[in-house]
Amino acid sequence: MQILDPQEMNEADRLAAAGGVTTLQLMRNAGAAVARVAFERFPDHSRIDVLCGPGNNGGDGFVAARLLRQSGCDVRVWQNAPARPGSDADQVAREWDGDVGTLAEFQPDVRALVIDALYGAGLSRALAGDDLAAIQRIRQNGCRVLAVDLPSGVSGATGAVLGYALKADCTVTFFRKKPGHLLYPGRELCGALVLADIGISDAVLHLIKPGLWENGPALWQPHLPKPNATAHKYRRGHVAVLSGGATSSGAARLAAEAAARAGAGAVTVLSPPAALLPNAAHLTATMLRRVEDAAAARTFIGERKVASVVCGPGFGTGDWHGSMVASLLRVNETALVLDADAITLLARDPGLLQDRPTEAAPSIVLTPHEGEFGRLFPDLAADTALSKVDRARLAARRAQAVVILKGPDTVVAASDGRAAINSNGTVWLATAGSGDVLAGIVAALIAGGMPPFGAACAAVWVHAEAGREEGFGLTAEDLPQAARRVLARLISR
Ligand SMILES: NC(=O)C1=CN([C@@H]2O[C@H](COP(=O)(O)OP(=O)(O)OC[C@H]3O[C@@H](n4cnc5c(N)ncnc54)[C@H](O)[C@@H]3O)[C@@H](O)[C@H]2O)[C@@H](O)CC1
Ligand SMILES: [K+]
Repeated sequence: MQILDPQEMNEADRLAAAGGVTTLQLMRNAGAAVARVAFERFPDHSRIDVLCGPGNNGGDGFVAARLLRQSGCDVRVWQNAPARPGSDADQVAREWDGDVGTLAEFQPDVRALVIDALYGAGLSRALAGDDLAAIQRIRQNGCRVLAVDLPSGVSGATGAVLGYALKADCTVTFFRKKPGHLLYPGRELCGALVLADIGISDAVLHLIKPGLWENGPALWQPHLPKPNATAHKYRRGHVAVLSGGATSSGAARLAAEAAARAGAGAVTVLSPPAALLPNAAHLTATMLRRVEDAAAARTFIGERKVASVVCGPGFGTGDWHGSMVASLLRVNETALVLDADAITLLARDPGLLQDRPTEAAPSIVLTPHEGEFGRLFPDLAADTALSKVDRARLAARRAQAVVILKGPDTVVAASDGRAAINSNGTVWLATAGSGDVLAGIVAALIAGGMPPFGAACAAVWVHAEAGREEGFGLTAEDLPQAARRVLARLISR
């Protein structure tokens, strides 16, 4: 499903209004959705404190307050500043027939539900004064919170906290999710997220053309490689994985195993001479090839029609490794998945990426975690105004690559601006070797014919789903088989 940033959401509201649903009606629908969720999710709370801000978020709060009171709840409203005269929020505030206390007077009661309608998409600076004090009191008191659109203090555009924010048990948002609902820390502060229909037609999306999605099978499932009856192993895609030295060859084998389980027809580990023995001792279905230098690797890739190469896991960062990466960047018939040490090598010599031949350059997928990203793109990492989506997008454009910026809220971005936020991640994936497996899955899906952005999105989702299925105590060795099961289900659908 597409994700809208606050500006695009404003545009959706505007287009809906132009199409005949007034902004006042949208506000009434939004408030009704909040009241419904309060009933359904917090049935034991008959006392409700609604905190209303000066903008449309506060307007939603007034609508909800009135409906909840009509339904018999004991509702009190607290406001920090009046709505602009003549605005929609002003109109619905006038329809509220109860008292309105000031936010400074508000004392949270742990038995009451707090509906947070202070600030939503319009939050523009850090909370201060009475707002800040009220939110601190709520957090200390521990009462349950239902947030309207966003917990106040969370940026809808970035998920960042502007100074201080409420932590909600549940957040109701409207029409489409915003980046701040899926990017940390916003994601955690939202609690359970409910997406409500407020009468905006999906047709507005054809005009807005958002380039951001929540990652999921709908985005790429039809493009998963499905072998036909006559496929032979090389047509199903040949993946090569570069091995590190004698004592660090396991990471490459994990990536190779993952590539094979993710459907590659053939997988070859390209091994420096020193690591041939440990590789040979551990590999069975996966092929093994000795490569003394970059020229040997390139010859193999060309002759054996290697469709994608994984380089980086356990690879090494010496001169030999640097010349291998530099050379691979000049092979134009194979895609490259560059992870771990390969990213360190690129960071040491940024010219390698920048001086790439643009014509017929290989497709590149970079898979940095935040630390590696900071080494490769220090200026982007240091710019605190950028969201994780912004950073991944800018990096992808600069490197002319697909970037998988890993973490609990992994973002995948393409150089043309498309991006996806992953939301099925699990803490169990934070384990040694997990990234090697991801790199192998990406390479297999590209080798099977998927375009790199779709392959990266699919691999990230499948990898996370595999982690969820294995759960507590998983090791990276468990992930390739689990990923195979996830992919098998998706392919047979
Ligand atoms: N635009 C529409 O048609 C709809 C908007 N909706 C609601 O409207 C919200 C957005 O409304 P607004 O754009 O009015 O924005 P908000 O209601 O989030 O806040 C805007 C107001 O807060 C002030 N402000 C921002 N940050 C502040 C801070 N830290 N301290 C003090 N004041 C601050 C601004 O100057 C402005 O007056 C959404 O989150 C959603 O809840 C819904 O009613 C659905 C329809
Ligand atoms: K809010």
